[in-house]
Amino acid sequence: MSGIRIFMRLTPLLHIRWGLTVAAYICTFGSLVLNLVQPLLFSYLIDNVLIDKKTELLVPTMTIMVGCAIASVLFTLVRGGVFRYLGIRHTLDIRETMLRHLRKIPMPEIEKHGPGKFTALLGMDAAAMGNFVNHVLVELVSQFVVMSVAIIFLLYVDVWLGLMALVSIPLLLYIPILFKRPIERNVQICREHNEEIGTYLYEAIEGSREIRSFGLENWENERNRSLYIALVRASTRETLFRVLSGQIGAFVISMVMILLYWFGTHQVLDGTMTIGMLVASVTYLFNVLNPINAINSFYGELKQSEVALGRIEGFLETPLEAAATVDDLRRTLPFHQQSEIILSCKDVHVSYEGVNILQGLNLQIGRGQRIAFVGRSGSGKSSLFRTVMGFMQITSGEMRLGSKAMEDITRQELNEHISMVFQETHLFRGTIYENIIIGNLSATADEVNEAVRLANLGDLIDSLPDGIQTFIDHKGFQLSGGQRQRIGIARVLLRKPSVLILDEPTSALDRLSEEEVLVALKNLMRGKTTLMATHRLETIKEADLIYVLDKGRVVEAGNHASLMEQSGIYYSMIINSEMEEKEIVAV
Ligand SMILES: Nc1ncnc2c1ncn2[C@@H]1O[C@H](COP(=O)(O)OP(=O)(O)OP(=O)(O)O)[C@@H](O)[C@H]1O
Repeated sequence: MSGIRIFMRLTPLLHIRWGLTVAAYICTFGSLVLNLVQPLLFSYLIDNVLIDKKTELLVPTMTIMVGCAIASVLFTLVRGGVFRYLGIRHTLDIRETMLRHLRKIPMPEIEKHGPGKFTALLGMDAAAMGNFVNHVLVELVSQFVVMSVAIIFLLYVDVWLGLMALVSIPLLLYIPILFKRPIERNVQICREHNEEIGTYLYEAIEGSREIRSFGLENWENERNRSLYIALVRASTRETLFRVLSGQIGAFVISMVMILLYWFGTHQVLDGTMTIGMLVASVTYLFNVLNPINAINSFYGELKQSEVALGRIEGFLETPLEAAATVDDLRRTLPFHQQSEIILSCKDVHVSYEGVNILQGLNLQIGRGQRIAFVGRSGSGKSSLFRTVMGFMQITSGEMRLGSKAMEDITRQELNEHISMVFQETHLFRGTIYENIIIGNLSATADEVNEAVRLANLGDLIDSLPDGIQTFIDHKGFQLSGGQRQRIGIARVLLRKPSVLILDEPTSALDRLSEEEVLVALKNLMRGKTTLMATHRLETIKEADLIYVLDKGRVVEAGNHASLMEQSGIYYSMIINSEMEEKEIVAV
């Protein structure tokens, strides 16, 4: 029953390929029925050929038996292949649904949990669903069919033996219910630990540099061990309960079989049953009771599937980011590109899980302006940019982009008008060309070449044997930070946004790389409204307007000259930076 319940919950997430599924089930039942005919044929062989010595029946009976065996093998082959194919397709269906959802939930939700949770969800849990529909469920249905057909055969061979089997079925089915709770609890604990271990393993690989250079191998082993202790305990308990449940079932089956032999032997001795019939009865009783034990042994997998489905459903209920929930009425409001005010904030508050991040932010940015945001670390610069990108939700206040309020803007509109260059560019596995063209998948080869030139990437590409088709491995580890940033800039150049956000795009670079990236950035900024956070004094000084942030609020605003006259936070920051620069030059 719980198998059917899980299947019903799963159907909205799956594309059931009915034709293939029905064909695979027909093969499954065909092979099962052919296997079930075998005991009758054996019984026929013993009673007619061996005991009654009708030797002329030997060859035809054997031929039918061989034919049944061959057909059963063929059916099994087809069903195995089809269910394997469907299992992978169903896993992909669920993964696609989850990925689509992942792209719509607020970014802090993803960042908070880290990769462990999501790799477990998209990997293990999605695969568990494919396995459930095309293995666990198929086995449960098959065992149920074997049991039902075997009962019919058994009742046909001997009514009393059939009734004996019927009486023992509820007893056997009750056994796993006894272990339901502890199995469920331990499966849940195992899943949670696996998720934590997933995050830990990801960190362990990402942190390889630190672990090696600080000689942290023992520390790593200790962490590793402590994580596994709880998993080992829960996993062992779950296995023990499952095995115990299975063994109690096997014991009950043995007892029923002994009883059958007892009654059967007496009936053969009384002459009310033939030896062939006794052999067939024993096989059929086994075929009735064994599936129940098999069903019980699938109980653990069933619970695992239920827990995985619960986690998937929980994830799919995560609320969407505001830009993904704009209703149709607001979606159709025009986005006036000509509006003179590109971004305005009135008393904008942003908080996340009780932490106040932006606290009453007010600002106004005009078309074509270059705006610099400065402030101490943690003053809210990145959070403001992330809010403008729609990655963080506004708690109260009003933010407008062009003529539209933030809550009326769709993700598509945001992506069309605004692009961001991050502190570090993420490169995907693929060629440099592929990593650039994802900025605008409909760009032509000429446009890509132009972006390469403007992003100051020409020399790099000319120096590579495969040029722009050079394959980049994990995160572009073979490229320098500056080269990766310039690929990121080429991407944004292809996109041609009207508003550009630069969040410390050169902060992770040395002076020489920084100069090369700045050439690319200058080309990128041409003709665009630019919001930037940067530590470079020359860039800040050139800005049309500078906003000084502190604790999520604008505390000073103006151009360089006017802010220097105020002798406030900006003044002291500039004086400090200039002193630091002089010290570096002196060294
Ligand atoms: N998702 C979040 N949950 C909780 N606190 C957050 C979150 N994001 C940012 N913060 C907090 O908000 C404050 C502003 O962070 P933000 O990264 O915007 O500062 P910043 O000015 O960009 O700093 P830096 O120059 O160091 O990058 C910090 O105190 C930070 O810890």
